[in-house]
Order: sequence, then structure tokens, then C-alpha cells
Amino acid sequence: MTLEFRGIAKSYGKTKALDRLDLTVEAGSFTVLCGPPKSGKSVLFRILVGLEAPDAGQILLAGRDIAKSPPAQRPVGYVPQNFALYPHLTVAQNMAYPLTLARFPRDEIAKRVDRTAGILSITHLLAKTPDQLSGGEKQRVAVARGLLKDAEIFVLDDPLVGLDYKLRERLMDELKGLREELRATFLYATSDSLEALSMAQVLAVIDHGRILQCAPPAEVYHNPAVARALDLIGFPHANLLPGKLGGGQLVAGPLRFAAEGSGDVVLGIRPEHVRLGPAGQPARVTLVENLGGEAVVYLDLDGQPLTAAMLLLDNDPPEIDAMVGVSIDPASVLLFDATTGARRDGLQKADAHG
Ligand SMILES: Nc1ncnc2c1ncn2[C@@H]1O[C@H](COP(=O)(O)OP(=O)(O)OP(=O)(O)O)[C@@H](O)[C@H]1O
Repeated sequence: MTLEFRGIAKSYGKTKALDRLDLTVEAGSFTVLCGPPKSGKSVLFRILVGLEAPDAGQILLAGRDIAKSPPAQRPVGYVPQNFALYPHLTVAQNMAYPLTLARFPRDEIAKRVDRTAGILSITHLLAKTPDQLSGGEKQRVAVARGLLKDAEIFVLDDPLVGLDYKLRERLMDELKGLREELRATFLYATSDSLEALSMAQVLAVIDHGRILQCAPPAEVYHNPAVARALDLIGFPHANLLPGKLGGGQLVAGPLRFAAEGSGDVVLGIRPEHVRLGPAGQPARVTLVENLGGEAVVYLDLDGQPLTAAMLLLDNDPPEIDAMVGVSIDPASVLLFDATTGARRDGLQKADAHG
């Protein structure tokens, strides 16, 4: 069932949490909603689940508006951001709790608990109480509880936050497998753009209660629709520089490219497109983060800060304060309107002469 949010608005006093948000979630997709803290992810989810009512807008499920349906009648399973397990109940009882409340038959509950526990590899924990579990195990139980419902759509609000790297990787894999097994739509929120890029089939970028772009992750990464989407997705963060088009040139601080057009623009340059070598414009290295296989190199190019990412195949990263040559392929420069942030034509046909 396709899920469509249309014009969803929600304010708390003067805070606009959702600003006439539109989003279409394809049936059976793993859609990741990625945006900074306070961008409206949790509020959107609470509205979908029915814990809160929108001020305006529709939630269409297969074309039918469910915005006013009682929560229990919505085919939506929910893993909230701040889960709490009941300390006096066992894992099995914790998982079963929402179904017990909804007066499901006992044998049906037992069947579902066993099945979901099996999928999430927590069968051995079912008789334990929360105080006997590690942080990661508790999180897994909370996820399992949200997935127990017979639902078309499962909503997971930042379920891996706070877990260590290895556990996150494992749970990420399991969640992907789970979606295939349940044949349901997964809508997953995170503020970690690397997590979003690695998990999403479809990536919806949210900021200030609006969707900036909704597309496959590679499309968002390589073809951001607006400057803010480039800024939010990817790490290390993209370089965003103010520039001016005119007289056959694009000038951005010390950078110059041949270019058509006129007006104020913002240049977006991914760190991996800032090439370092003996040739090019001289820049001073201000900081180096050595990540093992690659390094993030922070530069000062004639007063313009610039971030470069370099693979460390056979070479060592440069030393702090060393002078390096910087070159940027004009075809990799993304251009945005300085006022609206909207994408403009790039420099594909131009030559750099920096
Ligand atoms: N019950 C509430 N009362 C008042 N303001 C609220 C309430 N719930 C959310 N907000 C505000 O709405 C905005 C969106 O919040 P929301 O929790 O959806 O952000 P989020 O994207 O989920 O952030 P995070 O990644 O930190 O969870 C924020 O400014 C938040 O302070």
C-alpha cells in the first residue's frame, strides 16, 4: 500500500514542527527519513501512528485518509525513539504487552513472539528480565516489540541510536533482512547520514519540517536537489562556498572556473573531489584526521577553508602546516542559486583555470 503524506502541518506554539510536508512512501520500500535533530522526524511518525493529530493535511494509505482513524485501526507498527521496557516483566511479556492490551488471543500472541524473537535472534532472552540484558539486547527487544503487530508499515524512530558501531552494523543487516521477510514497508528515521546512505532504498531528506528531496540514496548524494541536501547528506561534510557568475567566469574566493551565466551562486564540492598533489593551487594543511584507509584533510586555500578526503593507498597523509597543491575538476562542482538554494546547471563544459 502506498503511503502519502499530503500537506501535513503541525505546530507547537510558535514552533513549526511540520511545515505542510509532502512525502510519498512506496509500498514495500525501505525508506529512510534523514534530517538533523528537531527537523520533525519523530513528530511525523507520531502523527502517522496516531499518537498526535496534525493541524492540517492528509495521510493516505492506498488512497484512503487515515489521519482521523484511531491508532489501533491503523496498520502501522511502531518502534519509538525512547523505548522503555517494563522492569518487572520478562522479555516475552514485554514484547507481548501491546498485543495483550489489544486483547489478542494468547496462542496468537505466543506464536508471534516466537516468530519475531527467532528473526531477531533473541529467543534465548525470552525468559529474562530487562535488568539481565545488555544495552544492545534491550534495544533489540524494543525493536521486536514494535514489529510484533500485523502491519503494512513499520515505523522505526532512530532505533540504533547509542549502540556501538559493531552492534549497529549487525542490527542494520538484520533489519534489512527483516523487511524482506515481513514484506512490509519500513519507514526509518535517523539523523546519521552515513547510516541513512547505507540502509536506504529511498532516502527522504527532511529539514525544518519539510522534505527537501526524496530519491534513491546515490541520487541524493550525487545529484542533490538543493544546497541544504548536499550539506546534510555525506561525511565529511561537503564544501559550500559563495560564488559569483559573470563575464564568462565563476569566482569563489581564490577559485576560478570558466563558466556561462550570471548571478550569485553557492558552489558545492564533495571532499573527495578536492584533489591533492604536487600540481594545482597551493594550500596549507591545517588539520588531518587519519581514518586508516583514508584521511580527511582540512586546508586553507588563500584564506578559504576547504575539506579534502583522500584515499591512503600507498601514500601517507600530508603533515599539518605542509603546503599541498589543490585541483578541482569543474565537472564535479555543483551549483546552487544563492537565494533559493535550488540546483542550477553545472560547469560540465567549462575548463578550470584556477
Ligand atoms: N510535544 C511537543 N511539545 C512542544 N514541542 C515539540 C513537541 N514535540 C516536538 N516538538 C518540537 O517539534 C520540533 C520537531 O521535533 P522532532 O522530535 O520531530 O524532531 P526530530 O527530527 O525527531 O529530532 P531528533 O533527531 O532529535 O529526535 C522540535 O523543534 C521539537 O522541539
